[in-house]
Amino acid sequence: MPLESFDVVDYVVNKGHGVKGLAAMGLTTVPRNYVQPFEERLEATKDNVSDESIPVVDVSNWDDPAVADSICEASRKYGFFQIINHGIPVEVLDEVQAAAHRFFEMPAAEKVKFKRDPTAPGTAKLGTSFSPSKEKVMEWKDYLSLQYFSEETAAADWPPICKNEALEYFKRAQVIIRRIYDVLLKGLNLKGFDKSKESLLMSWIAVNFNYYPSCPNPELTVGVGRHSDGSALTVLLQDDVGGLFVRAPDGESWIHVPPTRGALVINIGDILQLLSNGRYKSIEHKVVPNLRKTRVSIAIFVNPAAHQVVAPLPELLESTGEKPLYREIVFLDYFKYFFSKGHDGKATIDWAKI
Ligand SMILES: O=C(O)CCC(=O)C(=O)O
Ligand SMILES: [Fe+2]
Repeated sequence: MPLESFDVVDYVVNKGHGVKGLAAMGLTTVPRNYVQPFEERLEATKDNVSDESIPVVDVSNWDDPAVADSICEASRKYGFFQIINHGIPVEVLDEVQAAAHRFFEMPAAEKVKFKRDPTAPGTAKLGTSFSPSKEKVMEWKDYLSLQYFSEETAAADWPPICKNEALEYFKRAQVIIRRIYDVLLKGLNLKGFDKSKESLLMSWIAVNFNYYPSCPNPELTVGVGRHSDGSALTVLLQDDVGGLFVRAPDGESWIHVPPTRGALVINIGDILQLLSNGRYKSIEHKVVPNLRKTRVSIAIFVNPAAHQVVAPLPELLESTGEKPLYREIVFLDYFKYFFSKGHDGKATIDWAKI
C-alpha cells in the first residue's frame, strides 16, 4: 500500500498495532509523522557526544560511606548513575527482558485489549509514542505500563505472559529503591528513608516495558524525545543495544549510557529535584532507535501518591535557611501536565518554578 494513502495514526495508535506493526510492514523510510525537526535528530546528537561517562557505583556494601558519597555526588552532578553488584541476580533481569519481548510479540489482537490513554486509569496499559493526541511528531516506541497498586491487583490484572517475571523483578528492585532513597535523604543531612516518607517518595509505582523496533531511519526520528522524568526516581534496565543519551553537565553535549550487563541505570526524576530544592538534578535524556536491532528497556517509575502535595522539603529549608525554588503542587496535576504536551525537555519542572 502506498504510504500516502495509509492512515498511520489510525493503524498505529487507534488500532493498536503500534510501531512494531508499522516496522513489520518492511518500510524503507519512516512515515512523515515520525520525522523530527533537525535539532532533535541523531545528526545533531552525534556531532555533540561528550567523552564523559556517567558514574558506575559498586553497591556491594551499602554501609560504605564512599558508596553514599558517590551516589549523592552523581545525583547532584549528572542526575544519572549506574549501579553494579546490587544483588538482583542477572537471571531475574534476563527473565523480565524476555517477558517484555514475549508480550510485544503477541498478535496485535491480543495486545490491543490493554490499549489505554496514558493518563487513563488501568493496571496494565498499552500505548505507543508518548502522548499521541498531544504531540506534533510521534516517537518510535511502544510501551506497556504496569501499575503497581498491590500484589493482588498485579496478580489479577497484569498480562499473564509477563506477570510473574515483572513482579519478581519489581519486588527485588524495591529493596534497592529504599536504599537509594535512604542515601539521598541522608545526603541532604535529613533523617533516612522510612514509612513516613512513602507517600512522598514511593507510593504510585509503574513498571514500564519500552519496545523500540529496529528503524529504517534512526537518523530522522527518536525513540524517546528529550525529557526529564516526571517521577521522583527511575530505575532503568536496558538491554545490550544502546541508544540512551543523557545531557552532559555542560548543558550542550550528550553522554551515551553504555549497556553494561547486570547493571541498573538510576536517574533522579523531577519530583526529587523539586523536593531537594534543586540539589539533586533531574537531567534531560533521549533514546535513538537502532537501524538493525529491536531495543527493550524496562523503567520503574517511582512516584509520590497521586494526591500528595509536593514542595521543597520544609526540614531542608529550615536547616539551610534557603527560599523554596518550587511551588506546592499536587502530584496528579504534575503528572497530567507532563502528558498534556509532547516531550519538551525540562518544561514540566520549569512550570513548577516560583
Ligand atoms: O529506554 C530508555 O533507555 C529510556 C526510556 C526513558 O527515558 C523513559 O521511559 O522515560
Ligand atoms: Fe526517561
